[in-house]
Amino acid sequence: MEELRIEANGNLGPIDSSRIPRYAGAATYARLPRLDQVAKADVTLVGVPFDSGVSYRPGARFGANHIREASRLLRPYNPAWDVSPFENVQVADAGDMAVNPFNINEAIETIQQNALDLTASGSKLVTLGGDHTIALPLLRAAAERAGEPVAMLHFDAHLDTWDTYFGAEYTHGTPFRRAVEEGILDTEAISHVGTRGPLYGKKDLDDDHRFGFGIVTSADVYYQGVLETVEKIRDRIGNRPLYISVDIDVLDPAHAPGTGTPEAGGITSRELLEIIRGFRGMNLVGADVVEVSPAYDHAEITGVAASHVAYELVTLLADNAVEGNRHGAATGYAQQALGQTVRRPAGFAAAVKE
Ligand SMILES: N=C(N)NCCCC(=O)O
Ligand SMILES: [Zn+2]
Ligand SMILES: [Zn+2]
Repeated sequence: MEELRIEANGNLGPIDSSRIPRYAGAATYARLPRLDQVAKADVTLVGVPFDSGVSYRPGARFGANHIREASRLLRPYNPAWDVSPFENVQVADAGDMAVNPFNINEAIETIQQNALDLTASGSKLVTLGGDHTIALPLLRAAAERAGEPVAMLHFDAHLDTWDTYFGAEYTHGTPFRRAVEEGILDTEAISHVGTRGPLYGKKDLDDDHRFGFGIVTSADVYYQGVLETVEKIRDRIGNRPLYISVDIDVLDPAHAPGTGTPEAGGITSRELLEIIRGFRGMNLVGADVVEVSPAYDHAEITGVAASHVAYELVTLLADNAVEGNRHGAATGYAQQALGQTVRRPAGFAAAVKE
C-alpha cells in the first residue's frame, strides 16, 4: 500500500490520517517514517525491548511497541507550543535495539553502542523503554556526545540510586548511583521529580543527597504547582546539556497503571506534560520514557500517557532546532500562566507542610 505521508520543508512526516485511517498498517511512533526511509534524521526515536533489570512486575520489554500502538492518534500540530514538530525537523523511528535478555552487562554495552551510532550524525535520541536499567548506557552515550557530564532531570516515583539488588549492580533501581560513580552526571544540576513512596531506610535519602540530587517530591508538585516547579528546575539546570529520564511510574497509578513498581500518590499526566512544556528552550540533548509494562495496562491509559510525554520531548527538541528558540522562555500554557499571578489560598502550602 502507498504510504501517503505529510511532507513539509523537505521533512517526511507521519502517514496522513485523513487519507489512511490511523488504525491501519504497522505502527511506528506517531506514524512517522522509519529511519531507513529517510536520508537523515534530526530526532530519532528508538525502542529498547529490555526488562531483565526489574525487581517486581516484568513486561517493560513490550513497552516500546505498546507506546507506538498508542501513539496513532497523535496529531502533527502541538498547540501548547504553536509548533509542528515533524515539519520543523526530520523525526524518524529507528525500530528496536536487539539486546541480550540473558546478559545484562552485554545488553548495557549494546544499548550504549547503539545510542552512539544513532547520534553519530548529530541526531538527538528519544528512547522508548524498556526498564530503567537502560538509562545508564543512554546517559553514558549522552555524556560522550555532549563532551562533558550532563545535567539530568529524573521523573520517577523512585530514587533509583540504590546500590545493589541481590548483589546485582545493574538493575532498574540502581542506574543513577552508577551514573554518579562513573562521573557522567553534572552533580551540580541533577534532580528527581515526582518522588514518593516508602523507602528501605533514611540512608536512601542521605546517600541520594550526598550524590548531589535535589528532590521535588510528588507532594511538592501538588503544593507548589507546575509553575513554581518549572521555575525552580530552570534555575537549577540553566543552560547545561540536559538529559531527561521519564519513568512512567512518576504518574499516579490512576494515570499509568501499566508499570512494574506502582506507587500511590503520583502526579497527573496533565502536570507532567505541563512541566515539560515549561522547559522550552532548555538545552535538551537526549531523553527516555521507560517502565511501560503493557500487560498491566488498561485501555492503553499508560501507553497513551507515554506517547504524549514523548511527543512533548520531541516537540522541545524540534523547537530548539529553530534558530533563536533555544534559551527561550517557558512555553504555551505554562508561559501564559508564568506571566500571571498564581492564585492560591495564602499560606496554604506552608500551613500544610509545617
Ligand atoms: N525504576 C523503577 N521503576 N523501580 C525501581 C524500584 C526498585 C525497588 O524494587 O525497590
Ligand atoms: Zn520508578
Ligand atoms: Zn525508575
